[in-house]
Amino acid sequence: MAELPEADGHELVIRVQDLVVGFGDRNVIDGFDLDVRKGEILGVVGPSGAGKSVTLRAVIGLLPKRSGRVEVLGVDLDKATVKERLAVEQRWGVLFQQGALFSSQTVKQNIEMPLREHTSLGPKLRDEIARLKIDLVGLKPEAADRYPSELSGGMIKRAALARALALDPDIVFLDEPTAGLDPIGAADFDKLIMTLRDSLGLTVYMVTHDLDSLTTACDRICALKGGKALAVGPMSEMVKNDDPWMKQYFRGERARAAGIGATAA
Ligand SMILES: Nc1ncnc2c1ncn2[C@@H]1O[C@H](COP(=O)(O)OP(=O)(O)OP(=O)(O)O)[C@@H](O)[C@H]1O
Repeated sequence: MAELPEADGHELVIRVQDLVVGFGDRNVIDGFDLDVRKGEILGVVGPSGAGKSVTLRAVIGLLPKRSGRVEVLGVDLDKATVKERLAVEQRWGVLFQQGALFSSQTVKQNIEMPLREHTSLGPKLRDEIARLKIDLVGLKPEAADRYPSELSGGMIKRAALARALALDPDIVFLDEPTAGLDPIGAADFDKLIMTLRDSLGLTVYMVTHDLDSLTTACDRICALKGGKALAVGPMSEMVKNDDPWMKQYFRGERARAAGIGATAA
């Protein structure tokens, strides 16, 4: 695999430069730059409709970009051959909003799907790997044979995470993983993400609105506004930013309730 680029003494697993993504006559993302460091949990935050999901989708190639450069694991995705691109795609896992499990398949079948698609593993090994992933994300063994409709919201997120981890990825992309979970479920999910990062050495790119996740789980935060990365850094820098949205978000009532505003002084 390609050598990782470096910046500020950190290896970079994702490098986005001057990204432009639009629909019709409007560019939603316009000149977005972001470096994601190996092994970090990076939270992407911003006003509703700012383009957080659009950016995530453009980075993983589900949405076409109008211009710019996206490099993942040292590979420029525009210049890569089909084979190189496939190899990189197999090294990331994605958890979409709502989990996006196939409703007609059990949890185990959902987790086995990427293994069926991308490997030549036989049924016995696929079964073993799926059960390992179920355990890894903290689901009980019985969950394997349940259908998504039989799971709670928190279990769906965990099952979807297990599927995202099926191919032992280096990077996971999470789109609002704690949305719809109660605060305890959300805190448990954050802990799970941190544990997985620590034990598996994952790099995590997480779109979130959740101030608790940003505080407890994220090493750095990227605030996306006006189609650009307005600020990228740790929470201690976010709370000092004087952009009106940043002030309201990081120093407002909800931030104070989450114990964040106190660090702004
Ligand atoms: N396929 C599409 N066609 C046209 N417009 C789109 C499409 N997908 C997204 N958009 C528009 O792009 C903008 C950004 O959407 P996006 O879902 O990325 O926002 P977001 O920052 O993730 O918002 P939220 O926090 O509310 O989830 C929105 O105005 C949305 O309507």
